[in-house]
Amino acid sequence: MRPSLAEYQHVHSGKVRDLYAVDDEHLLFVASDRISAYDHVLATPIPDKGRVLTALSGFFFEQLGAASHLAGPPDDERIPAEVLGRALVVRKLRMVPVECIARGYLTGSGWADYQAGGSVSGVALPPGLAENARLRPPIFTPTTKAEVGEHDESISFAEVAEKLGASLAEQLRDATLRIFSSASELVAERGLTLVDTKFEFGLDDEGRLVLADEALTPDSSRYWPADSPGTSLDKQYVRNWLTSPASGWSKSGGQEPPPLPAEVVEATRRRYIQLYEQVTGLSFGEWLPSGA
Ligand SMILES: C[C@H](c1ccccc1)n1cc(-c2ncnc(N)c2C#N)cn1
Repeated sequence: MRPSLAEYQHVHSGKVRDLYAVDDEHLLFVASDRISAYDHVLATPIPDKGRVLTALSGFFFEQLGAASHLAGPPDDERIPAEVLGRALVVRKLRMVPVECIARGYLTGSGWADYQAGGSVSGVALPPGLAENARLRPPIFTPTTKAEVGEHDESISFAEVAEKLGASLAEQLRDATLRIFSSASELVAERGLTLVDTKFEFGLDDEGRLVLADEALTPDSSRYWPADSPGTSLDKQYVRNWLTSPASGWSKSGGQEPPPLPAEVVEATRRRYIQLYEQVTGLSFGEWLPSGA
């Protein structure tokens, strides 16, 4: 008999994820169907988004072979029925207070930083690079972990070393770039480009570095179709509608975005499922049913 979610102490809620205490050594990492865009959590959930992102994390935790916080199978008996398929039991770690970002292409905030100063998180880049330019080799561009409502701020490797010590900083950089490169090769074989990703790491009781949080999901990573650089795979429908006259909303208006039309919700749901099936080669229909 599975426990109910109410039996677990709620620990933390992010924009789209929730964390509960299972016992002294384990947490329940729950992915919701909430979606954020333009720094807003939208009023309309995307059915199956939480299940897709959980299935993707589980896939990469298994495929990449890196030490991870995963502490049980997707159908672990400790997972309550109402979140089965969109939750994982994970080991409780001492979380490292740095967002570990790897970039294989110059886009997003990295492009903005480069335009402003010719570097990203203290990594100097050659002049004259265009937006979406490939970065060979990929670069480590860490940020702080901002408080709720704030934005993460770029920090240099030297600042990470000053904050955490040179040894841990080097381990974070090496692990970030190694896992990013492995994942990039894996998805490239499936017609996708892994553009950038954000990893979170923790330390276990023996002081070993362990991959935590979610792994290579579209919430923590950018993916492009290999033949269409710059095309967001998951949120394009949402962003296009929100910035179209049809929504009646303005990014700069200070208003909450309006609810999404059903066709935008369904198209986005299908995009998430398509990404999962393209990355894994598996049918999403085989993934654990939601118990809700
Ligand atoms: C930021 C993130 C978060 C996740 C879900 C919802 C809100 C925030 N978070 C992860 C931990 C964490 N702490 C200890 N051990 C762990 N294995 C993890 C993980 N993952 C604490 N916060």
